[in-house]
Amino acid sequence: MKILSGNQLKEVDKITTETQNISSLELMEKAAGACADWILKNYSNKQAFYVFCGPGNNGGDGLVIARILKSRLYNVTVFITSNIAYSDDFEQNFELWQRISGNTISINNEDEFPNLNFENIVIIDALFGSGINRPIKGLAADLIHYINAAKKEVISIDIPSGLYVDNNATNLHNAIIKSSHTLTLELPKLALILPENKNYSGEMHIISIGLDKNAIEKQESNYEWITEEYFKDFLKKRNRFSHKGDFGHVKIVAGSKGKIGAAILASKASLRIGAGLVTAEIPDCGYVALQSSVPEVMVASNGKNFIKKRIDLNDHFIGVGPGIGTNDETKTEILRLITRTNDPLVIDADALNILAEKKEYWVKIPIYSILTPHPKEWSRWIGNWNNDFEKLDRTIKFAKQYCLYVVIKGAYTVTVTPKGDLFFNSSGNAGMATAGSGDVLTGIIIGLLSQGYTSGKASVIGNYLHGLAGDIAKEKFGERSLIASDIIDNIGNAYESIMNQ
Ligand SMILES: NC(=O)C1=CN([C@@H]2O[C@H](COP(=O)(O)OP(=O)(O)OC[C@H]3O[C@@H](n4cnc5c(N)ncnc54)[C@H](OP(=O)(O)O)[C@@H]3O)[C@@H](O)[C@H]2O)[C@@H](O)CC1
Ligand SMILES: [K+]
Repeated sequence: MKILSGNQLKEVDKITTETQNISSLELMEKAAGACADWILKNYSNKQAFYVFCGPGNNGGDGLVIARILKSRLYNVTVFITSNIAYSDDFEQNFELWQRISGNTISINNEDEFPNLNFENIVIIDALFGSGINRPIKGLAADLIHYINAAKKEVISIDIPSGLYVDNNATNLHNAIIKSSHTLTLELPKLALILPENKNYSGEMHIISIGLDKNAIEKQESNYEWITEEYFKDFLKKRNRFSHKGDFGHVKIVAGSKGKIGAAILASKASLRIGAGLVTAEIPDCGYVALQSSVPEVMVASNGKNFIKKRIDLNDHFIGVGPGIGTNDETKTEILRLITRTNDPLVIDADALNILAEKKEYWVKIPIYSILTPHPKEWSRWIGNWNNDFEKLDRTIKFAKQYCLYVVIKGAYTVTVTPKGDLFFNSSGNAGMATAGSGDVLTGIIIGLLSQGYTSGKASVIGNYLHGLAGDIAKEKFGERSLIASDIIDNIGNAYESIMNQ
């Protein structure tokens, strides 16, 4: 699913009204109706809903929601900010709101801000949506501060008011609503999935409103939102005559004294994702632990407490880095490994830290290799960034220059390709921010490469399955108790849930 800019959304909006032969007012009714359904499902009528409406179509959405909630006997008050002009669809919905004697308070100055000190207030933020083109100032900005300061439950319609849909580098960050939930229409907005806006977005819910799919696909965008539909048809099926040799031999180069668990997690994940054979090349100190915890994995020993000998390549698909440490001898072997093969590697954790310091080796990394840093590790490669756009821009340049894939881990892990496309992963949850989760991802991605997926597909599918396995695990253990082994244990369920749909 594409991620679009504000102007592109407007265009799709227009094409949808034409192809479906409906008016923009009808489209608004549909969109806001879907938001109202979500609210009705998630909140009882014991709460008082304060709906803040701006002058454009976002405000129009707010009025439709207010009308639907009122018709279901919810307690609703609408607040309108004074403005020179209101959009046509706003005006028409305001008339409907007045016709049902909806409770309306207009706000012309700061003294008219309502008292928000009641426990049961839920705020619906329909001040501004995808139409803003400059930072919010004046009375509207004061109102946004006031709402944020009240620390109430806030449901934003489409996008937290004040946030631009994509690049917020030039925005003022003190006049943006801090939402609890954002009900975003049809497609995720880039700003909602970038970590820099985490204080505003709250939990994002994508509300389907039936926009024209062809019109969306026709828009040019190098941002893609990855859901199952994107890759379901690429998942390889196994035939009865398959042999383990058909699914490749993975080599996990991992572990050091005290961090053998990383090797265990990565190699087990490779097996669970379907690699035919897995060998863990680890220091001797982990031999017994690995053999007894995953008997299906073969062990090749390297060094006593850390990797220090020539790594055996032997046509394996190699995932390197989890728990290896940055001992000098390990460094030497990792740098040597990079120069000894032309096959794509998955490079993670300390292998990334080792390479970060050796810029002259970057050109030697086999093309189409996959780097899987978390943001801190990645900043060691491209330097600190001022905002997420700068981070993505520099990563695109890097990926193009070295012909590598970069998977930046986070709430919405993004895969940056050598062509400069960005694939944002939609699955996963906060419980996965736990020790060993990244080691599991390394094992998953290299295990997909070994089964014949390209680097791009292995990254995108791997991230999605990793997140989905985590989501299934969350149902069983809850976010707080989820551990990395639970992700591995649910890889099979993740596959099944996609195949059974
Ligand atoms: N996508 C879809 O398919 C659908 C989208 N829908 C909804 O439409 C929303 C987009 O609506 P929109 O285009 O009318 O813009 P919106 O965000 O309400 O704001 C525009 C108003 O704000 C004003 N304004 C702008 N910047 C400002 C500033 N800094 N400070 C102060 N004022 C500022 C601007 O005034 P002007 O720039 O002319 O001065 C204008 O009056 C979208 O988010 C979704 O909720 C659904 O209803 C149907 C399906
Ligand atoms: K809004």
